[in-house]
Amino acid sequence: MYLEKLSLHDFRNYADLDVQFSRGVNVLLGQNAQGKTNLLEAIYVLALTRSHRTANDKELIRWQTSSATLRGRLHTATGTVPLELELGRRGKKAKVNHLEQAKLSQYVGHLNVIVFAPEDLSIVKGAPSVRRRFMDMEFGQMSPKYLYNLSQYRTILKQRNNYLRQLNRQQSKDTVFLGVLSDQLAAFGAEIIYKRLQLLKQLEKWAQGVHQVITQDQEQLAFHYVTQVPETAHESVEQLYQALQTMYSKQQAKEIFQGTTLLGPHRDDLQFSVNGKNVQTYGSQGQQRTTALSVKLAEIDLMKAETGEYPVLLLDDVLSELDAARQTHLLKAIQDKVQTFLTTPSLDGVARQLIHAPKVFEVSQGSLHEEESH
Ligand SMILES: Nc1ncnc2c1ncn2[C@@H]1O[C@H](COP(=O)(O)OP(=O)(O)OP(=O)(O)O)[C@@H](O)[C@H]1O
Repeated sequence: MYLEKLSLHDFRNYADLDVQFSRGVNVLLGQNAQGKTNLLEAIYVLALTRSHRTANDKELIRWQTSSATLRGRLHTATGTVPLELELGRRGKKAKVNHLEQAKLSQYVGHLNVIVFAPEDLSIVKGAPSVRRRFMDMEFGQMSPKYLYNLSQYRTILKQRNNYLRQLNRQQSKDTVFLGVLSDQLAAFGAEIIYKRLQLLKQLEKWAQGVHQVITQDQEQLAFHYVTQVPETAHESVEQLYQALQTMYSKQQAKEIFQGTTLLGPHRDDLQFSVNGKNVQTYGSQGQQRTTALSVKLAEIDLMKAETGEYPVLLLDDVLSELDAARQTHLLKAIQDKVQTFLTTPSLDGVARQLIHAPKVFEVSQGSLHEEESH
């Protein structure tokens, strides 16, 4: 798939923008703070209805204005799809083919994007919450059912935590209701864990291949999903459900004491190892970078396998972070198959010959100028 056109109105520092992109590589050149990342963010928001940089949608609306509009024309194997997203102070409206979608989960999944920014090293180095967010954002794009289960899970988790606090303060003694909430949480939690395990297995397979090539067969990458649910129960949703249910009833007293839900997919993690050693703890900076790059490149293939189409790739200032070999690998992997947007202060030091006929834009104070002579 590729994004043919993008129009922005009052999004970040873009008052009005109308731009036509190449289906290959689009380079966004410019000084600091001109709007390069804002443009990548706009594409991400158009895809997922939320930003990868902030949880606060209000920050996305141009200062002194009250709403932002993003429109895109998407090309897929089956045709052209107009997408529209309006961000207001009180909420958002999403349209596909000019029809408003009742649920955002029906909207997400049309435009699939993968973003790779220097902060993505935190997938390897950062806190478990970063990796959970990574799984949820990526898998949510591939599976509307995953997104639905996740939003149900979050709603029930909030209710259950509130109720655990009430029990803790002895404002209630009714553990029957807690049982009902535990049962619902276990049902959605089991679906989420099962899908994560399935998709991680596939992602691992792709990532191992990429990693082997980058490291010239020196390093073997492996994933490990970390959960309190015993591995014997990982075979089916039903087994996971039973296991979670049993664990919630066993931990009931402890959870009431702490006033919060102590197990489930919101507490799980993902570990990466290279040659049997945890990369987060023992990996060099270079190994951590290679792992992050392998995972990102693997996502491109996984998304193709799951959805039938290559996603759009957003590379935020990553080329300068990669050494020549990794840069070459990345550019070769995307060549002629993935529409790519890359931001960079300058193309000096970038292996230009690996970027075929790029469309180069100069970004300056919230406007774009296409450069001819590249
Ligand atoms: N809601 C907003 N309304 C108006 N302007 C905004 C808004 N949010 C951010 N900006 C402006 O956008 C600019 C930052 O743009 P962006 O983050 O895209 O930088 P960049 O071009 O990627 O630069 P760098 O290379 O430094 O990351 C800043 O000038 C900031 O003041």
